[in-house]
Amino acid sequence: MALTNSSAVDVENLTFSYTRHGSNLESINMHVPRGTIYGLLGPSGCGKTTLLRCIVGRLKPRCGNVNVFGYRPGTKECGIPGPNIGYMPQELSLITQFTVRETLEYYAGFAKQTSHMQPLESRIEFLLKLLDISDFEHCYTDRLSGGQQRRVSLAVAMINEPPLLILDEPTVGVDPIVRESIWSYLVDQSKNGLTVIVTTHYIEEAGSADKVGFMRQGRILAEGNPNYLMLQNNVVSMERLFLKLSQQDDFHHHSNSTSQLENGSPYPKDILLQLDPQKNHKILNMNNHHNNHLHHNNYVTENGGSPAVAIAATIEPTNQSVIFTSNGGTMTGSTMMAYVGGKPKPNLLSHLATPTTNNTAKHIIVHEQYKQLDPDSLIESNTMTGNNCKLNNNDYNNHHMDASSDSPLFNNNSSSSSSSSSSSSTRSKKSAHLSSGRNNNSNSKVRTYSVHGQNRSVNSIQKVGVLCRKHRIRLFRRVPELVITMLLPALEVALFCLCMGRDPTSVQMAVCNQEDPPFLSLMFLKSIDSDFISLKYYRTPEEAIDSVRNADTYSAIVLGKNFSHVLNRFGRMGGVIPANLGRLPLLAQQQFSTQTTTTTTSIAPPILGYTQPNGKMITNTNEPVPPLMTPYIAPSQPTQSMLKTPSMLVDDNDDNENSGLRRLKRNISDLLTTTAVTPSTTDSIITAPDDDDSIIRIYYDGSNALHVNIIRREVFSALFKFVENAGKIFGGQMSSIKLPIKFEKPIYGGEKTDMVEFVGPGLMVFIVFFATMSITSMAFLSERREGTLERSMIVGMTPTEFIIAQIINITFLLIVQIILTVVMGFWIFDFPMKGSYVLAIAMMFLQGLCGMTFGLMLSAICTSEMTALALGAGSQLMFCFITGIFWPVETMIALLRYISYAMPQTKPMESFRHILIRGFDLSKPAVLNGYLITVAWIAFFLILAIVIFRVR
Ligand SMILES: Nc1ncnc2c1ncn2[C@@H]1O[C@H](COP(=O)(O)OP(=O)(O)OP(=O)(O)O)[C@@H](O)[C@H]1O
Repeated sequence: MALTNSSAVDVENLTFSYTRHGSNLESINMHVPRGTIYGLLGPSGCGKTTLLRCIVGRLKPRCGNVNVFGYRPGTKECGIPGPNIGYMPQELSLITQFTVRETLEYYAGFAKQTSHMQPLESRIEFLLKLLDISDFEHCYTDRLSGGQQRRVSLAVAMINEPPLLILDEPTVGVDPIVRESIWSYLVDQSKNGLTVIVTTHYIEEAGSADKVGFMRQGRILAEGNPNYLMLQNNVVSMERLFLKLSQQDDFHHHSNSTSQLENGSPYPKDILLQLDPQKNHKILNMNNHHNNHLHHNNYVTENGGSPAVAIAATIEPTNQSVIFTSNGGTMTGSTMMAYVGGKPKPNLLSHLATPTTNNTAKHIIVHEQYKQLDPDSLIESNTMTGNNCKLNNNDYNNHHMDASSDSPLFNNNSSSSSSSSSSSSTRSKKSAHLSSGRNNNSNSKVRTYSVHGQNRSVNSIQKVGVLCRKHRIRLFRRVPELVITMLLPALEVALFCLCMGRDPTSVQMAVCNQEDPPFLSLMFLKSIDSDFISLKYYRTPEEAIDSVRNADTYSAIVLGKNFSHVLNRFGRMGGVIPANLGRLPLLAQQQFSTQTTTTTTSIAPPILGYTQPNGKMITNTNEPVPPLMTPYIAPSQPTQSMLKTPSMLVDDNDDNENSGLRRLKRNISDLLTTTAVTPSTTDSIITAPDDDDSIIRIYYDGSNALHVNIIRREVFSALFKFVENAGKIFGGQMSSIKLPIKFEKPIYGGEKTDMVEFVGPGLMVFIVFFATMSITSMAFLSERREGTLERSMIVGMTPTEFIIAQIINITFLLIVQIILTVVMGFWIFDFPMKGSYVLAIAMMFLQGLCGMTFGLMLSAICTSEMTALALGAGSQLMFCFITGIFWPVETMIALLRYISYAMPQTKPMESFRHILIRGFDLSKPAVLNGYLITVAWIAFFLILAIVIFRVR
């Protein structure tokens, strides 16, 4: 649909603020007719970029209207964002790791190539030539100079032949020749209907615009044809105009006009800052370059409220092309006559020329550049109230240059003529090159810019395809990074298995064996698993204990003098020691053979019990077992003083008949009645011996929970083993001796489960989640930092398309990561896998997607990579604590436990452990819940990310 509205951009009363208070743009009115070049000028920070971003629909005004081609940006009819607009942001916004050509092809992918358009290939060629970047076609954009990058950025804005070009500082850092060609091209194309809004720091450059708007402090001070505004304000250069408008603005805003002249200058500070001497110098040079026979010493006066021109011109006979004759030395704007080629041209305003010998000169020079100005374009709709200057409100009609002629400033003739007078040979070469670029263009089909609404946009599938291609190219450009990214989760799992999770080995334990000669004590010591406990022998208990105090060992074990005494009683009870001697450990055999005689005496079975260090029996089984317990072996024929009545075994505070302790005692009694032992009373069986020399005492460093647990576990384990072996060795009645407790084979997991079995599976899920989270948020934020995200959105990419492309791209990475992690965990480090691999991999994949959507949401919230990194790392640590990856959730306080259950990883980790360790499938709710919770979180993060993305 071609629109008939003659306005390209209409901004009415637009007010915008980045914050709640104040405003960055204040009641802006701006009208840009189609097929014109509009120069938006103003000091740094005045709001030019902000205004442009409102026009392209990236910022939402607080109030007021913006219409582009008659429609609000963002609507389907407007075609903006979309291929109807070419936006060149102030930042370079190029895709790193892309060549210049790839960059152009990428952005071209968002628009349909219609028959009206130059074929893409020749368009790329043309733009490369126009902007003098053909030599860098295959260079990566991040390896170009700033000026070259800027030209690439400009080419990107123009690649889809949009009817509206918005260029934010396109010529900064661009050399004058290329700048000239850019302006020439824009002027040329505006004749065909292209509308351009351009901001520039080169104020005089904006003299080539059809219309300029001067901005200051978020307001537009004046808008109109630059020549007309100069005339209106009695100044002869854009710079002077700018200064004067600013000065007038200050007079308006400060009743005391001297108040703003603190710097002793007639011009406001912000304007002076803007005009640094170096820049002015360049501007003047450029003017000289363009208008090499003009000098700007002329001036304009005002006469009786209507503009009248007193012209002082220096006639330089060699350079004269047009001579105006004034009416008696004073001309008014309306009566001024110009003679071009000897014929009168009414109302033709020229650029004013250099002064002659007096202020009432009758001749002025008009440069070629201005001889074709349409006088109508000088009638401007505007009201200026400063400095007693009042002008009529006339409708602004855009001036179009004569379509049959090129812009005189840049046409080949003019170029060559000016080159002949002032340019170096380099410049001539470049001009020739550029004119050949233009010739290319003129040879191609004449482009007429019309507005087509959204129908020039490619469909979403194609856009996702374009985005995926971009991701793919970028991904494979960084092979080392890619390899590291893919390997990272697997490496982390490996590192965990190598460094953490396993039980400590070779924990140092000091031993003092007081049994003399040692016999059963040796057997007991041999029962301690040397993989976990490393024994270090000391001669006295004090030395052993001191080794703990000095942190040489983690614990000390002291075996009493009468350790074997109980064994003697075994013998008396019928055990046949010599017959089984061969089964004793070697050392024990030696000791026994030299120091022990055959004994056939029956002895009572040893009674095992546990005391606390203070000698008190463990009494209440309902209480947690204290960390420090001393196992002992007591003689089974206690003296009367050793006998304990049941009441003595009950905690004073525990009068509950059904307490676990009473049950325990009954069980023990039952057990012992089945043995060959006939104690005088069953109540006497669990006793604390008087004879301390017969027990095993353990002293330990309780500062390391893991060591304490290992010491305790290994000592008990040794005790079980010792009793069992003793029964086997001594046979007879002794073989029936059993501890009143038995750990059966575990239903799930191993007998000596270490943390790897618990943490490993959770870790796999955890790592996959956070690996994809980091990749996603970094990819997203780096695109935002580079500006390519915004740029892609302006040419028509939607947040949803971007997110879909991200998901597709990262899914590829995720699959590789999962495969490597599975190989590392299950096949190299032997994680248990009792269930289905398919279910386990599906859970990892879903958790990866969940991490990805979490990353998207984080990056939608954060404005900088640093914040996202900090949040990502912070949340990783928080998830680590709260999801029970390293420590069971049951240890948390109640409130946190419930929060933990709702987290995206707690239940899924549990579910994953169920699959791996117990072999559960989806029929178990504990497994199914993990999947449902993950899917719910994916949906939540995704929706939130899209909403934040759109709102921002
Ligand atoms: N994202 C932002 N958040 C808050 N304030 C901002 C943001 N971007 C710009 N501003 C403020 O808005 C004002 C106008 O900025 P803008 O970038 O539009 O100026 P400009 O005229 O384009 O300047 P320059 O010519 O230096 O690019 C400035 O005061 C700036 O500090």
